[in-house]
Amino acid sequence: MSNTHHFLHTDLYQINMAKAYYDEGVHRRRAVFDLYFRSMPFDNGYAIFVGLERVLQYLQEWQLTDEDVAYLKSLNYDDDFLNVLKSLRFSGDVYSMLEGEACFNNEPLIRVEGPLIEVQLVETALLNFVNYQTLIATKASRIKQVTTDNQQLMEFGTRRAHEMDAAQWGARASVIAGFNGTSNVEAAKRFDLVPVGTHAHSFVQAYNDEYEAFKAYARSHKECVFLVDTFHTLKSGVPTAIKVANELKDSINFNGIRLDSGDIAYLSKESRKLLDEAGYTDTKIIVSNDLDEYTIQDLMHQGAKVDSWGIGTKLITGYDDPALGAVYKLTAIENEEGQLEDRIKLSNNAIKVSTPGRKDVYRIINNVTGKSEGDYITLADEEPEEEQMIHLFHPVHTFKQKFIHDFTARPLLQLVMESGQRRYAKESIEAIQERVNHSLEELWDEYKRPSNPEEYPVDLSEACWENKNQIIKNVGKYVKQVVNKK
Ligand SMILES: Nc1ncnc2c1ncn2[C@@H]1O[C@H](COP(=O)(O)OP(=O)(O)OP(=O)(O)O)[C@@H](O)[C@H]1O
Ligand SMILES: O=P(O)(O)OC[C@H]1O[C@H](OP(=O)(O)OP(=O)(O)O)[C@H](O)[C@@H]1O
Ligand SMILES: O=C(O)c1cccnc1
Repeated sequence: MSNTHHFLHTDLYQINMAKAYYDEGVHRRRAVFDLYFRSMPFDNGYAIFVGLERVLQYLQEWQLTDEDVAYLKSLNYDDDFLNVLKSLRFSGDVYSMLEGEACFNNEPLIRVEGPLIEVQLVETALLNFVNYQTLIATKASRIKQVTTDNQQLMEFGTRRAHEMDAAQWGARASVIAGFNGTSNVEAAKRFDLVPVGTHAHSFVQAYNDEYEAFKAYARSHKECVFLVDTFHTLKSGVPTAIKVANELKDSINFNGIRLDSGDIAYLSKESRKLLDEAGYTDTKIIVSNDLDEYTIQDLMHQGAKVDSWGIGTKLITGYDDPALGAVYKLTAIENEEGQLEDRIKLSNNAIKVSTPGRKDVYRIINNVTGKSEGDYITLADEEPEEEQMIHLFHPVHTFKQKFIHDFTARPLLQLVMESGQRRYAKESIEAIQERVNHSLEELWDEYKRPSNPEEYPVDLSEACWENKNQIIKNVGKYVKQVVNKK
């Protein structure tokens, strides 16, 4: 499933802007874009950044095919322009957070710099990848937060995912954020995840008899988990599973039973008793059926006896907040003299005003506590690592402020692609999972609770804040001039 043929996976308006830039001869001017989201998904206190691997694969393979050219020609684009598009390869620089990093609203996750025509045309695909994968990783992380370390999490969502790509990259995002495995075999193969699974009701229905079905399964498989709720969980399903295990003794490993309907709290407790009484104290109870972090939390409060959770629809679709809403905004562009000039997008809505300039983001770690004090957005030429003290203040309510002395400023944006060449090697899932763990350890618990978390500080440096305000003033002057000319 190569990305090679996906150059046209972009919005028509990107190509139309490219055409105008080309006709005006400005298409190779250097431009800088920030990719970020504006509000926290699921009202969570943090998000988990995922999507970079696909972004890099996409940019490396970004190229028009002959069929694409023919198609664009049929839309009446001229040959000169098509020749330019055809010769395009991504030659820009990409600065990005690494996958698995905790991230927050209104801070650049990725900064893309390069010839205007290139960095504009890739907007749609980059947003597509990061919006979905970061959303699903964040949902998965919320689910992980409400379970205990000895419980397993299995991603079961493929059948309900928004098509194949979403199922596979969503499985990867879920495992990055703490799931143990996925039922999707291709995702497991492709991304080196653990494939996991039990069997379906149809298997029992096919035999129309639980005893026959479980026996048949056990003849073919040493590792057995039996689905016990097809007819009557406590009266037939669990007792039959125990009967089969008793008969087959060591020729199988009776690893578990799965419950997929009914009152999970009650059924899991009663099933646990039946299994324990029969001596199967190590046999696990696996539960599925429309689960999410809320139902899981509820079930745990009720004392449900669950070892493993299988979660599909509500995870893989980001069910209760299905769009991250990340945007890609121009922050600077080369002028006629070859100098980068900062740019802004104003809005009546303060949250929608973009922050101009080439910027970096640092996580300010308090050296005494080891915990993060907040994220600090600077202009790219600032060096907060070298400073003795950092002034963190809320960018809107500026009276909310603190001074940090003994700190480490950890840069979050890394140069992952330089002049179109990948500068950062593909990482293993384990390495990315470790980054998730480390990144979450740096956060106080107040940011990690699933309901009403504290708002994490994402602040601008004084220079960045002043630059933004100056540019807002300049736009004010510009608007006045336009009005006066009328
Ligand atoms: N004790 C419980 N407390 C809270 N929620 C529960 C409890 N037991 C089950 N649930 C959840 O309640 C919902 C029950 O859904 P529903 O009524 O559709 O399932 P069902 O009728 O038992 O099974 P089926 O999916 O086969 O129709 C599921 O989301 C399930 O996870
Ligand atoms: O409930 P989810 O979180 O999406 O998890 C995946 C579901 O998929 C399977 O059901 P299936 O598709 O066979 O149908 P069902 O809804 O009737 O159980 C499985 O038994 C789970 O219930
Ligand atoms: O393996 C399972 O039990 C499974 C896989 C996908 C969906 N529902 C259940």
